[in-house]
Amino acid sequence: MTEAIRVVVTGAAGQIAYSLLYMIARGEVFGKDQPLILHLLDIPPMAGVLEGVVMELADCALPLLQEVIPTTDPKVAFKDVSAAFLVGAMPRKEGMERKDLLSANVKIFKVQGQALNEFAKKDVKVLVVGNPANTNALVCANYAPSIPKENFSAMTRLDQNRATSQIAAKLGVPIAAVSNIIIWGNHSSTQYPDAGQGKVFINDVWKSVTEVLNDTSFLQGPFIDIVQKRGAAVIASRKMSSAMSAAKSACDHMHDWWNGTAPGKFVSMGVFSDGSYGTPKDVVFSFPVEIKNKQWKIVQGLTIDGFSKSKLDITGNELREERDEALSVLESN
Ligand SMILES: NC(=O)C1=CN([C@@H]2O[C@H](COP(=O)(O)OP(=O)(O)OC[C@H]3O[C@@H](n4cnc5c(N)ncnc54)[C@H](O)[C@@H]3O)[C@@H](O)[C@H]2O)C=CC1
Ligand SMILES: O=C(O)CCC(=O)C(=O)O
Repeated sequence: MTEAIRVVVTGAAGQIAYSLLYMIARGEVFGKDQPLILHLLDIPPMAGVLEGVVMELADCALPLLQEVIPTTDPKVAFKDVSAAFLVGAMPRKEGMERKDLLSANVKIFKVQGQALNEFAKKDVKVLVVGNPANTNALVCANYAPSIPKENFSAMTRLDQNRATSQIAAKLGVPIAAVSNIIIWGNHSSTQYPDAGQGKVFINDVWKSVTEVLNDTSFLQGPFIDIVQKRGAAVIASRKMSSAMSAAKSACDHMHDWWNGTAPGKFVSMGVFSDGSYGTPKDVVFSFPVEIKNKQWKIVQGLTIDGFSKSKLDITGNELREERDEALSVLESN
């Protein structure tokens, strides 16, 4: 039988984890024949809630789940893990921007970076979900120098899924008929959702979304606006931030990282920028990537027109500012 892998979920007593743990334990990320040992990290005041989550996981009677280890100690949580879902952080409330969480949340990612560095497997794949996700991923990687920077990523897959869903609805086609919609930059209201490389499967042929839709004013206006503000719209309506859709997207992200992308298909991930497309280096920037053998590669050679360039600059500048603010918070602590 295949040996079990250890997977940690932080913020395990929270609302995203409540959906995420079930999806992971059912085999939707690492495969239906991959046994799992789940490590559940939360903070001491949530230890009681965590016990309830452990009881429910047991009551699901999931065949792949060999063991569940609830803990409030990062040393235990990160020991020998092959994959890490870093969800645990303070969520924003109505009226806040995600970067308003920076000073509270970057400190968490410093501690977790240090723990990953010391205790995790060196090929661990780390997905940061907690906001501000891009800058938290940067901080986490910086405090884990023994793990390659390529192993740290931030989640913009929820934005990609939102954008894909908007395009499918506008075209009146099923979700699976839309591919290669890109999210550039920060998981924030400056992100640039771009359908310019998008493809739609119509009458047995893949065609260009922009040609089939033929509606530049929608693609450069309401489409971008809706996706950028979708998180805030969910908060305004639910009075809590997106959880089920965030959990599904975290699974999609890690699934594709683990299993690879189909030829010609790309997905968006926040990864360390190498300066591609004129973006700032040394920030975690969302790019279109292709994945093979668990390694992502930024898709090169895409056409960036003046409109797109100005959007990339805006979100890149915000990431630079966040990085500098995060560093000053960490230096003053
Ligand atoms: N990147 C993305 O697309 C998305 C990111 N998010 C972010 O995910 C994060 C979690 O969201 P929810 O689950 O809704 O929040 P939640 O408040 O329901 O759960 C967060 C959990 O994290 C725990 N936590 C806090 N500090 C911790 C630490 N140092 N170590 C371990 N656990 C810790 C809390 O006790 C709580 O149980 C938030 O920052 C939210 O903004 C949410 C949706 C989408
Ligand atoms: O918007 C937030 O701050 C929390 C949830 C989130 O990041 C999102 O829904 O995109």
